[in-house]
Amino acid sequence: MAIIWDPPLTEEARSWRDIARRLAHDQLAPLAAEIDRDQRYPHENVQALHESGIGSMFIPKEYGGGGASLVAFCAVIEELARACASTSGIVATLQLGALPLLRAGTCAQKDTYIRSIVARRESISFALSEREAGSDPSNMQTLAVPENGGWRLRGEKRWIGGGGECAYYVVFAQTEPGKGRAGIAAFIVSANADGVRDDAREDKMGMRGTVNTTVVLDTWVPDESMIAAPGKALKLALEALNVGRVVVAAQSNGIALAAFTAAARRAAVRTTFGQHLVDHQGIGFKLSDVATRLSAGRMLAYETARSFDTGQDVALIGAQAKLFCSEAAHDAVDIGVQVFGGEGFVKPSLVERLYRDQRATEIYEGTSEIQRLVLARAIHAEFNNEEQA
Ligand SMILES: CC(C)(COP(=O)(O)OP(=O)(O)OC[C@H]1O[C@@H](n2cnc3c(N)ncnc32)[C@H](O)[C@@H]1OP(=O)(O)O)[C@@H](O)C(=O)NCCC(=O)NCCSC(=O)CCS(=O)O
Repeated sequence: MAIIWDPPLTEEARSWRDIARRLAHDQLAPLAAEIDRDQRYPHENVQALHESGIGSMFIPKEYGGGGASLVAFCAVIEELARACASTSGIVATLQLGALPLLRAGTCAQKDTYIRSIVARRESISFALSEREAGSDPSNMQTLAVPENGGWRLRGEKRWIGGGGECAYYVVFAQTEPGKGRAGIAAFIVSANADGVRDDAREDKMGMRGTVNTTVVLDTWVPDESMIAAPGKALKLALEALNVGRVVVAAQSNGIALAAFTAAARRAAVRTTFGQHLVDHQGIGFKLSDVATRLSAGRMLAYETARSFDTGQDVALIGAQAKLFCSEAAHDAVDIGVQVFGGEGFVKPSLVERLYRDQRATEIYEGTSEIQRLVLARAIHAEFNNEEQA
């Protein structure tokens, strides 16, 4: 019996996880340190992801994808994150960008864009955040103004995952300044269109194999590019993020598994003061806490994914999964560095990289504070309604 709980997977999820495990071992792990050091987008990994089917596993089979369940997707993300968190982030970005179109696109839009990204191994990036509208997207300043039977999109989107490497953006924009979420619409925009430019790539502390850019827009799109009408798009973005947050929970678990495994291996063989590190209570008890939270986090993430696959709303349980797993991963990487001591503090070191990569999981796709805000509002609504009933 292993110390960390292992999810019982269906045949479908197990076969996807096996593909990811092989890819992680053969391709991702050997390159991970170099990609991080050079802050390089790993095109060879992306190619391997597409060749293995993982690059489009979340796209329904009717559009040429793998038709995978969210459980299978999470199993893959976890496996990839253990070897190279950045590459797991690239796969998560591929999925997040396609979700609004899959959920709300017309048949014609899906036929055009979803089929194209599968056939040409392209991707769509999710362009929601702005400098002053990350946690509070209803405050976005990018405008969509009617022009010549279409829309002129003007503004700047910030920290866009996959920016400069994608074929399309799903751009969320305000059609009526001052109207807040009631005016926000969503459009699909070609990355090569006139007036679409990706600015400087961010220089990041972690997840350095992923790209995040500012996307500068002053471009015209036809009416048929609208994915969600004014008033419908913020909800659509949040629905996509509900799925994204479960994926980040799985990614956090993958990072935590890598840190825990490395630390436990070292603590079980390294001796100080005549004892293995793990037999010193200060270390053994900490590793026990990490193992316990890791088992709990995996149960939470897999059960949330299973709930989604069976058609349940995962807005709240997904927020809990992201919050719990990302913060549990924070502790796991912290203890990982501590167990390795000086060797964990200098480069190149696996735990040093994990320590930096992990931090993003508490920030992107909704910070821990946003998850707590979502949960606090839900507690208020549920128990205030009970009071009034
Ligand atoms: C803070 C928020 C949860 C909510 O903000 P608001 O107070 O502005 O809006 P609400 O009135 O609560 O909700 C508006 C509307 O949406 C519906 N809603 C709310 N939450 C959800 C949900 N989780 N799922 C589905 N629908 C939801 C709500 O019922 C309302 O509907 P009606 O209009 O009444 O019909 C929200 O602003 C929030 O989550 N903020 C965080 C945003 C975020 O995660 N940003 C990260 C950016 S994306 C990213 O990081 C990707 C980077 S990448 O790699 O490219």
